[in-house]
Amino acid sequence: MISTQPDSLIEYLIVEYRWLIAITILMPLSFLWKIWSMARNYVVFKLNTAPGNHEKKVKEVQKQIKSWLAGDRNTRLCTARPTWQTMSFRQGLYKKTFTNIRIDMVDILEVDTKNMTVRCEPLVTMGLLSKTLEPLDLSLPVVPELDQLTVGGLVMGTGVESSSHIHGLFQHICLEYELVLADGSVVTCSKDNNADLFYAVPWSYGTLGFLTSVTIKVVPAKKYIRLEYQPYTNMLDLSSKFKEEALKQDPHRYLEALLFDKNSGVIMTGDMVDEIGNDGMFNPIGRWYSPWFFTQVENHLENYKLGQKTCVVEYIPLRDYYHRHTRSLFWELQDIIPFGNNPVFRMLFGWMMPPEVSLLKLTQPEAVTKLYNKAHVIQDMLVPVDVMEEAIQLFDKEFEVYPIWLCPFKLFNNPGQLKVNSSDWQMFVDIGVYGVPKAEGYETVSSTRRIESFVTHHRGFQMLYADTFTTEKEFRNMFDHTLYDKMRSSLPHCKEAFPDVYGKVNRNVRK
Ligand SMILES: NC(=O)C1=CN([C@@H]2O[C@H](COP(=O)(O)OP(=O)(O)OC[C@H]3O[C@@H](n4cnc5c(N)ncnc54)[C@H](OP(=O)(O)O)[C@@H]3O)[C@@H](O)[C@H]2O)C=CC1
Ligand SMILES: CC(C)=CCC[C@@H](C)[C@H]1CC[C@H]2C3=C(CC[C@]12C)[C@@]1(C)CC[C@H](O)C[C@@H]1CC3
Repeated sequence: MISTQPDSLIEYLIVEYRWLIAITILMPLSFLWKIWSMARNYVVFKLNTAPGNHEKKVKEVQKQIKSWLAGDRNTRLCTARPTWQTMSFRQGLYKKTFTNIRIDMVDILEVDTKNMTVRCEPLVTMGLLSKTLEPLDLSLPVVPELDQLTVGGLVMGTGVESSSHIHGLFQHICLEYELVLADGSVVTCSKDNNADLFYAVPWSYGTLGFLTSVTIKVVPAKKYIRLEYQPYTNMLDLSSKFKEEALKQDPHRYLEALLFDKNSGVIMTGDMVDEIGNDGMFNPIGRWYSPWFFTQVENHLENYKLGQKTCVVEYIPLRDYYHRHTRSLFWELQDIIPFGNNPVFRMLFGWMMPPEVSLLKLTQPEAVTKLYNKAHVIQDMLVPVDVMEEAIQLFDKEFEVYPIWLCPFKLFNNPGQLKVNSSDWQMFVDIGVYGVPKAEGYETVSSTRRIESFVTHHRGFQMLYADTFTTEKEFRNMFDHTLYDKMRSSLPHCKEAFPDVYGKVNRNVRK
């Protein structure tokens, strides 16, 4: 096993007692931040000033770009959102040297119940959207779980969730983008208008232009999710059931699995319902006193191992389900606040949980960064579902981190950076690994590089909010750059204004 021991007593204290800062400072601050943003949104909402202000805000973005155009242009451009505020794991060093373009656009502009769309500015979060759409009995078809994820980040990066085996990635539910390009012009694009740009924007990480609004599909929603937990203690059975559920003609609306070791895990299938049936219990998993979701899932597995019921049904309020991994940041919070799931702690302080990711990033001590570099994995690898078992075995050998998140998704054969082996769509699975590796011989760079090479070999992809250790050549091999390069060459001033994606996501430009 690798050594996770800090190098000095000070480092040891900083790492071991990070929870002290987290509960005395970060949690109260996070709570105040939530209150402030709720109040701010409420006022904007009641005054309904947002749609009227949008054009003014777009003009403000254009003005900043035009002033860069008029200058000596010896710096490139990126958004001014401070890196500590983002959900991307690392801090982008380029923010310090590039010209920062302020895009203070946090509003939902329009909910169009006739055309079933919502138009949003890029800083609208998943938490705000699910909350705004709920009273209208609407929802996004794909709601990436962490409620601080933004529309802009999910479009320019990517988003995946347990309904993605039906609807695809976040980009697949987007109908139109409005962008300000490097020449200061405003364009809109959709599959029928500026289609090349429309398909090149996802995964472009802000290197084609600045996003100022997005029109997204909405679907009817019901009050609860009826969730079935099906535990397995044999990987072959689990993976064949998982594939069967993902690929069947009329699948459950939600599907994900958590693995707790290389042989066992729980498959969860869900559907929307309006009423609580009598085949299961009501479980409001989002309440402050409720145990962390992944621990509840693990309990179902433990009970199964003890010979209890094979399949358990629960009824979960819609938003509690959507944001089920938020309160524990998947399972990352257990490393920061080890007693965070203790019933007494939950009862007394659970309402302040979780501390904001942004504040955790802002206050992350150097000793913690060192430890994360040496002995922590945060990776999502997207591979065709047929190689899922093989991938899990390799992840176990290289990382041995559990739980593992399995989330299937349909990858449509659209133009762009992601290519599939089929004329229509191909089923993929996101294998999410977050935690401390226990594998013999783990070494961050070489172990991750072996996984990256497996992923590329099987024509899969790596999510880029985390670390990539690929070389530029390997990166260009993983992602098809044909359309993207064509767009960068044809859009005026684009290459001058923005680096290419690799220039923004490689390890050397991120700390
Ligand atoms: N379930 C899921 O799918 C999850 C997804 N994620 C990942 O987290 C990231 C999203 O985090 P979030 O904090 O929302 O986004 P970030 O602020 O991290 O932005 C991600 C990228 O998008 C670019 N970007 C964001 N807004 C704009 C805009 N208006 N115009 C141009 N470029 C823009 C940023 O450019 P710049 O560098 O110039 O600021 C950056 O390169 C994504 O990469 C996503 O894949 C993370 C957890 C879960
Ligand atoms: C479901 C998908 C596709 C991804 C989930 C990713 C999350 C587990 C990570 C996204 C941002 C990450 C950060 C941390 C933990 C893992 C994530 C939540 C930290 C809180 C870990 C502790 C550090 O000090 C700060 C990190 C900020 C980002």
